[in-house]
Amino acid sequence: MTPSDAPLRAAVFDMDGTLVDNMVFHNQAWVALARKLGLSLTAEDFQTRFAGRKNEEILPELLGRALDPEELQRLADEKEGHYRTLYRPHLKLHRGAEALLSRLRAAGIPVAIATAAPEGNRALVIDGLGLRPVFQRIVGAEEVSRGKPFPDIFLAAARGLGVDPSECLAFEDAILGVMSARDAGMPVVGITTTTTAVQLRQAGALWTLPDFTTFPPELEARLFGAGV
Ligand SMILES: O=P(O)(O)OC[C@H]1O[C@@H](O)[C@H](O)[C@@H](O)[C@@H]1O
Repeated sequence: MTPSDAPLRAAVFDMDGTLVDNMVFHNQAWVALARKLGLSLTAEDFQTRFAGRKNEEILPELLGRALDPEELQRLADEKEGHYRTLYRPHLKLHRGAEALLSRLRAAGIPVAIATAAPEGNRALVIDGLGLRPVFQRIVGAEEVSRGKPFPDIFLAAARGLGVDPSECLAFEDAILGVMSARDAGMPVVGITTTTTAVQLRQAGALWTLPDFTTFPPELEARLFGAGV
């Protein structure tokens, strides 16, 4: 069996922009914070430079200087509070995600989340959608010292599931997130909610899909076996 048709035994999902199509609200909150601080940040700039990274890494780069922990927490809380207010009325799983999660569960395939989101944001999405029991492992920003694009968070998710990373299928929407999963050794599906298929493939995605409603036959076979 060649690596490209080897079975996949687990799935690791990014949260924001992948399980939920919410990056436009993160984007708006970051652009608003930057404006308030007298800095310029375009939505596109945010998407390529910052999306998927930890706030502890985004803020010093945005401000161009080191921040003490108190200032960092205050600015992160301000941005996240604004984001949650913007996104809360729109909370819902991305197209096809509910059916895919059910299929994975029925097939006995363990699933994890690897997200840069702090706990308040995870609670909004994961508890708000009743998903906490669905995932065997949820890895958040605070569990790794190096955020995406480093592979640490996807490696932690694979470890938590007890599955070799090469046997975990990763789903990601952000360029830096795709790089993180790829460098963890996972085959990656790029979800094109926020970034083009071309950019996600350049970052290392093997497949790109707009949502979870359809799968390439190769992925069907590797995840669910022939004839499923
Ligand atoms: O895409 P992920 O890893 O779920 O994380 C998205 C995160 O991206 C960051 O850029 C935001 O500041 C966080 O607030 C957000 O949660």
